[in-house]
Amino acid sequence: MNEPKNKKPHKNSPRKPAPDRTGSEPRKPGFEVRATAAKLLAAAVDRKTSLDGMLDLTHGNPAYKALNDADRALTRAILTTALRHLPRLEAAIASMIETPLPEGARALQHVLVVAAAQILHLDVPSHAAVDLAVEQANRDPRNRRFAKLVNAVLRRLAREKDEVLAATASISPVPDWFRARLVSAYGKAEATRIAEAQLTPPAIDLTVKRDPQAWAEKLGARVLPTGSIRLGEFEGSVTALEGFDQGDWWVQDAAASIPAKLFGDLKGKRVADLCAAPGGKTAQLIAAGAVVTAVEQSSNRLARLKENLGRLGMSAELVGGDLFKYSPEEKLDGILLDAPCSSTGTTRRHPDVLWTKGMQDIEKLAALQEKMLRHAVTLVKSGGMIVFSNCSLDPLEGEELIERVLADTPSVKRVPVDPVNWPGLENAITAQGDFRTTPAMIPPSDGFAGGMDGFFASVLRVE
Ligand SMILES: C[S@@+](CC[C@H](N)C(=O)[O-])C[C@H]1O[C@@H](n2cnc3c(N)ncnc32)[C@H](O)[C@@H]1O
Repeated sequence: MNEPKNKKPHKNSPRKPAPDRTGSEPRKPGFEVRATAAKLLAAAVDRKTSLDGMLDLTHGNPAYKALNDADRALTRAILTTALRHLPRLEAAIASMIETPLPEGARALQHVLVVAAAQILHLDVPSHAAVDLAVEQANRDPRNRRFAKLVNAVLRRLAREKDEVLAATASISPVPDWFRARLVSAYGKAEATRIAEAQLTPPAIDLTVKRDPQAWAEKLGARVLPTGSIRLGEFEGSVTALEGFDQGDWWVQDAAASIPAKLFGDLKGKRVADLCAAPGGKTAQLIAAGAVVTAVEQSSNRLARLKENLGRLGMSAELVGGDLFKYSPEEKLDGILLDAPCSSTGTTRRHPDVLWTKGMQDIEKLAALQEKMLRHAVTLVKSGGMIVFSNCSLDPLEGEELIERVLADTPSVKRVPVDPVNWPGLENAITAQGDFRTTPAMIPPSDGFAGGMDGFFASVLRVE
C-alpha cells in the first residue's frame, strides 16, 4: 500500500508477488492468536507498552479481549516466550536471511519472532506456526512479497531446531543495557546466571497463615527457606486449591514475603504499609499481629486489596491516596515501604519489563523512592522501624539509595539482618546487612523449580 513505486525487490523476495489473499479467503484457525501476538509484541518492543496493561481483561487490547480463554492463554504464552528469548530468536532468524530485512519490515520481523518462539520453545506443531506466519505475511500488503521467504526461513528453523538452539545458547537473553547493569552490580558470572534464570517461568509460591509443613503436605508442595511453600508443576487455577476459599493462604513469591518478616515482633504495634496493593505484605503484617493502616494511591488497586483481605478474613484501616499526603495523628511504630520500582527482579513473570523500561526509568523511580523513604522517616516515632523494599535488581534503587539516605540523615540507622536467622538464605544477605535476592537463588530440588524474584530490603531504625 505505502511502498515506493520504484523500490527494488528485496534480495530474498520472490520474483512474482504471492497471490492477494487479503480478505478473500476465510482465516485459518489460530490466525487471530498469531496476528494478535505479533501486534502486541510490536507494541511492547517498539512502543514500550506494558504487557500487563495490554492483557488486562477490562481495559486491555480489544483484539486480545475478543479471544476465547484458550486462545488468550496461547497468546500470552507466545508473547512471554518471545520476550524471554528475544535476542536469541532474532539472531536465529537473522542467521537464515541472506540480506537483512529492510527497516520498514518491522511488522514482518514480529511475525517471524512469534513463529520462531512457537517452533523453538512451545508445544505447537511447527507446520501450524509456519502456515499461519505465511498467511499473516500474505494478508499484509506490505509483507506479501516476503511470504516465500517467511516460509523458507521458518521451515528451516523447524528442521534445524536443535542446531539453532545450540548455536544461539551463548547469546545473552537480555537487552544490552540490562546486561551491562547486571555485570556492573553482580560481576560477569552472576550476571549470566541471573539472565539465564529469567528464561524459566516462575513456580507458584504461597504464603500460609500458619503451619507451612502441614500445607506443603496437603498441596504436594515444598517448604522454602522463607517459610513460603512452593507448588510443583501446576496447571489450572489456584482458586480451585484447598484453602483458597477459606482464606488460609495467598499467592506471593518467596522473595516478596521477606520484607514483612524483617520487623521482628509486631504484636499490637501500629504499622503503616505505605504502598500496599494488592496487599500480600499487608496480609503478612496483619497475620503477625500488627494494627495495620494500608495506604494506596490507585483506587482500582485499593479495591483489589480490599477484596483480597476480605477473602483472608482480615481487616486493616484503608487509606486511598498519595502517601505524601498521609499523616497519622500519632507517629507510628513501624512502616513498610514497598516502593514502586523498575520491577527488573520480576522478569520471569514480566519479561516485557526489560524491553519497555530503561535506565531513565530506573533513575526516575530511584529518585521517587528516595523521596518516599525520606517522607516515611518523618512518620515514625523514635525507636520505630522502617523496612524499605522493592523488586528491582538495580543498586540505584537499593543499596545506593539506602547509603545516600543514611549519609545525610543521622537519625536513621541501618539494623543489619542477621544471617543466622535465615538458614538457607545466608548468601542473600549483603555485607552491610541488607537483603538482596536474585532469580538465580534457591536451587531446584526434588522436582521443584528453583528461583525467586529479585528483591531488595533494608531495615532501618529512626532514633
Ligand atoms: C510494588 S507495588 C506494592 C505491592 C504491595 N506492597 C504488595 O506486596 O502487594 C507499589 C504500589 O504503590 C502504589 N503507589 C505508587 N505511588 C504511590 C503513592 N505516591 N502513594 C501511595 N501509593 C502509591 C502503586 O499503586 C502500587 O500499588
